[in-house]
Amino acid sequence: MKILITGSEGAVGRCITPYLAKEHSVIATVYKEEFLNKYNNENIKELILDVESLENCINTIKDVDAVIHLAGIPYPDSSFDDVLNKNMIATYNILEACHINKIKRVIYPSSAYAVEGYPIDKQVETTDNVRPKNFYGVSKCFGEAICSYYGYELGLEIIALRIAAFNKVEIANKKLSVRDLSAYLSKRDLCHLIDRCLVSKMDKPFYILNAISDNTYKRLSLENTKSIIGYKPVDNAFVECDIDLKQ
Ligand SMILES: NC(=O)c1ccc[n+]([C@@H]2O[C@H](COP(=O)([O-])OP(=O)(O)OC[C@H]3O[C@@H](n4cnc5c(N)ncnc54)[C@H](O)[C@@H]3O)[C@@H](O)[C@H]2O)c1
Ligand SMILES: O=C(O)[C@H]1O[C@@H](O)[C@H](O)[C@@H](O)[C@@H]1O
Repeated sequence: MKILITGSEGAVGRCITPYLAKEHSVIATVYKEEFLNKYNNENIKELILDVESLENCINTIKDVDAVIHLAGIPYPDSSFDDVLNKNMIATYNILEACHINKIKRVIYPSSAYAVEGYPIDKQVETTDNVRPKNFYGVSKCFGEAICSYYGYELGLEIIALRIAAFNKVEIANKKLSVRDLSAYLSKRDLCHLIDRCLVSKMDKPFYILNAISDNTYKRLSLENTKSIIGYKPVDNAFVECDIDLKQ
């Protein structure tokens, strides 16, 4: 497959870009020139793409099978102004470019923050109403809604993954909060999950799926992720595990 990644220089992008390049041809787009030339890999082509420009998105996002849209702001304490351009308008730009250029599938990283307002002792299902706790979470609810629109009404195939505490390094020192332990997602579980999102046949044009490891207590239910796309997580933040946190 040919896959384009936005914000590939970020934490999630640095994990999945080299992984996907083992089997696929990857266009790793970055925000600025200083992030270019990080890979010496014939399966990875590096380009600049500012996702806040619709014109740039339309000109760059073409001739690929799938787009993984990671560019944006991942901070729960962001202001409305922060997320308006970088998360909300940028997500519109990506989906509009994908629609115009007939891209088949999009993977959108939503967040547990779309439902973080629920008490910590509730395990949240993807069928529960959204309940954001901050403007970052609001921007992810917007992202899920606009993905649903482009999926059901405009023909794209889109999976919104509610990623939570991805690869938190504090696990090594046992400093993670109960929330972060129960929402933990390891690198290898993320890579496997992205694989499943790319290859699984979709019987609806839009899914919201939870994205955590097989933690003993799960903040987010994994039933749908397992049954719909065959996700088989192997890590568990509550037990001693062999995750190499320095990678
Ligand atoms: N890391 C997590 O635990 C986590 C959890 C849930 C969801 N997510 C989501 O996954 C995505 C990636 O998260 P991350 O942790 O890799 O974040 P990150 O901040 O490490 O990476 C995001 C990248 O986007 C780039 N960027 C910012 N503005 C841009 C623009 N205008 N054009 C192009 N690129 C731009 C930044 O340079 C940055 O490297 C985000 O949407 C985040 O909300 C992450
Ligand atoms: O989007 C998210 O869920 C995550 O965003 C990251 O930036 C936070 O550090 C992490 O705690 C969140 O779980």
